[in-house]
Order: sequence, then C-alpha cells, then structure tokens
Amino acid sequence: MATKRSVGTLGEADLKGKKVFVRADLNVPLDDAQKITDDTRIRASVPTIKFLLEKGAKVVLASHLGRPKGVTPKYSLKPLVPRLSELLGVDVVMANDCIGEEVEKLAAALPEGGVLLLENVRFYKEEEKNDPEFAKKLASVADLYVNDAFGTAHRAHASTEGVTKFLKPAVAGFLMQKELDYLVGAVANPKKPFAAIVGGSKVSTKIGVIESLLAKVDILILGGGMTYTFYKAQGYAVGKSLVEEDKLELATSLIEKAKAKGVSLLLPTDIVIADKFAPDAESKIVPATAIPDDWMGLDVGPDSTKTFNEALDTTQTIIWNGPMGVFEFEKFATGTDAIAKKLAELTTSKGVTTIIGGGDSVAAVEKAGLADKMSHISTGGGASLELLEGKPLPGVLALDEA
Ligand SMILES: Nc1ncnc2c1ncn2[C@@H]1O[C@H](COP(=O)(O)OP(=O)(O)O)[C@@H](O)[C@H]1O
Ligand SMILES: O=C(OP(=O)(O)O)[C@H](O)COP(=O)(O)O
Repeated sequence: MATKRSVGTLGEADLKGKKVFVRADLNVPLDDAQKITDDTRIRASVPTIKFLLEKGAKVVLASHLGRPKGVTPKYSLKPLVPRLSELLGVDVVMANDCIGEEVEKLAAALPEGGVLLLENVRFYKEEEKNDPEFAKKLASVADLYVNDAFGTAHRAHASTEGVTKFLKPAVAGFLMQKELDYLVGAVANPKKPFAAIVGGSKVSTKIGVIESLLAKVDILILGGGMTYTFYKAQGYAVGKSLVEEDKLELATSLIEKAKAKGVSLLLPTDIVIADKFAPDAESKIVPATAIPDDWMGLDVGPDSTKTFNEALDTTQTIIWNGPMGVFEFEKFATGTDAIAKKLAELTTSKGVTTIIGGGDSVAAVEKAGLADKMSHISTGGGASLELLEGKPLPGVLALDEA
C-alpha cells in the first residue's frame, strides 16, 4: 500500500531562519459563540510547531475550518489565536487572508521563533480544486513545507497536495508520522474479530468507504446520520431525518454485499426522535420503522445500544468514526456516550484495541472524560477510514520519500 512508504520527517532539514509552511488540521468544533468546544486538534499540532520554533524557524501556519462556501466569518480561524498562543507560548500573529500582499508582508516581518496563522484556506474555492496557481501563491511566502494535517491527508487540496510542487523539502510533521505509524500497523494486521462503527453526518463522504470496509471487518455498526439513508433504502419512513437521496441505491447494494460477505451489518432498531433540531426539542423513542412525518432521528435508542454492546463484546479490534447522535445536545448524547463507555471498558478490562477517529467523535470521547482509556485517539476520521480501506492518502503521497 502506497501510504505505507516512509516519508521524510523533520530534523533532516536546516531550519534556522527558514520560513516553514506548516499545514495543520485545526478544524476544531466551535459553539454558537465561537468558543472552542474541543481543542484536541490544536494540542496535537503543537509538538511540530514548537520543534520548529525552537530550531529558530519562522512558522507560517495554515488550516481549513469547516466547509465554507466562500468567505464566511463563522468559519474564521481567528477564535483559535488565544488558545494557540497559550499552548505555543508565543503571540501568534493572525492574517486576514491566506494569500496576498498582507500575508507577504506579515511573513517577511516574522522573527525567528514567530508564528503567522493564515486565514481559512477554504475561503478560496481554489483550495479544494487543488488549483496550481493558488498553491503557488500559498507556497510563495515560505522556504519549505511540513504537512502535519493527518485529518486532511485524504484530501488532494492545494494546501495539502498542490503546494508540495512548489516547496522542497516537503516533509511530514510529528503528528502525521505518529498517526501513520500507529494506524498503518493496527489496520494492516488487526486482531480479529474486527468491528467498525460509522456514524456522524458526513454521509456522502463516508458511505463510499463502507464497501471497502466490508472486505476488512467482521462487524459493521452504522449509527448517527448514516442510519436514515439505509432506512429509506429499505422502504422505511424517515420523516425529516438526514438522508442522502442519491445514495439510496448504494445503501441497498451495501446491505446485500454485507450479507454475501458474511459481515454482520447492524443498524439501529430503535431511535430517539425530535420534533426540531434543537437542544430543547421534544423527544421520544420509537422503533426504527415508525418515525413520524415532521420528526427526525437524532440518536440511537436503548435497544440498539444493547445490541451494539453485545456485538462489540465479541471483538478484538474496533475502529469508531462518527457519533451515534447529535451528542452536542445533551438529550441526544446517550447513544454516543454509551459507545464511548463500552469502548473504554473493552480497552481497559479486555485489552481490545480501540481506535477513535474524527474531530467530533474525539470531542465526544473527550467530553465523556474517556480519551485516555482508548488505545489510540486519531485526529482524522475520514482519513483513518481511508487508510483502513487501503487507499493511498494524497497528502502523504505528495511528501518527499525518506
Ligand atoms: N442523526 C443525526 N442527524 C444529524 N446529525 C447527526 C446525527 N448524528 C450525528 N450527527 C452529527 O454528526 C456530526 C459529526 O459528524 P462527522 O463530522 O461525520 O464526524 P467526525 O467529525 O467524528 O468525523 C456531529 O456534529 C453530530 O451532531
Ligand atoms: O474534520 C475532518 O474530517 P473528519 O470529520 O472525517 O475527521 C477534517 O478536518 C477534514 O475535513 P473535511 O471532511 O471537510 O475535508
């Protein structure tokens, strides 16, 4: 698998006085008041940046946040500056853009040991299009490139892939290296039985991964927003629940493939429904087949949790990506908390290998105070699933070979 190749790492380059373009994944969850609700991804990016600063480098730091369409204040990286500054022990300078004259000036004025945080690279559509001109502009303010954004390594974007054509050396940061070391090992040769739990809201991204997962896992548990596309494909009424209409055929074929391959595919059998998408929504538990019109499924019910737990009791390796419900609302956090507790218990008492990936899944585990009970907390959900699929990660392939 191409992703297994060794990539160049830090320490091999002469860093003093050099401007280093660091692509991190600082895509952290923010609440309505723009307050960071989980800083795992920021903390995980600190060792690489600190190392560079201690070597006398000047760090130009780039990331995306969310999935903005154009410049959207809600997705600005500005709210991250105080926490970043605190963790790094330097006053991080924030640019209003990620390319252009102001960025050039601020980068040129950076002292050794200074950090310039660029504004959200996804404010430009050219980022996700991997536009070479845009990549060239990003690269123009630095001398070399470090990719520490494991969570975005499955995206061939300008700041993760295109930029490496213009900056050499292009090496992996410590977080990227740590994630690859752990996940490639755990995933290439998992202890069996092997279960994957997939939930969350990025249905169209993750449903495609399921087909390949069926070739690897013994048990596949689906929950969260993934559920309703499968329900609808089976002819159930799903009310106002999250559904990807153009994935219904795929969902049907996945159910059939799971059967043919002898994979135990578990969908929730009961659901916590809500009359609106809000923390104070009215809620009730209904069978999967009985979601009324105008209601939406926001969590898995207690019977489902019981079935999932029994299945997980038989496993040796579990990879979990995507919450079981809208855990940000207390009323709909029960199914997610139950999975977090079960995985912590299996890790500590039975030595099961548990890998949690994804910004929100990790946030849920942190919120439950169980992060240190898991075998590995990964900063990438989609990225760890694609690695598990055996797909090469473009952000890794673009780096220099060791
Ligand atoms: N039934 C559901 N309907 C809508 N959103 C959901 C549902 N279940 C979970 N979610 C949402 O999914 C989001 C996380 O999805 P995703 O980004 O795919 O996970 P991760 O960040 O762990 O990879 C959370 O914000 C959660 O509120
Ligand atoms: O949060 C992320 O992915 P994840 O939710 O799969 O962990 C990464 O920052 C990538 O974001 P994207 O899925 O919008 O490209």
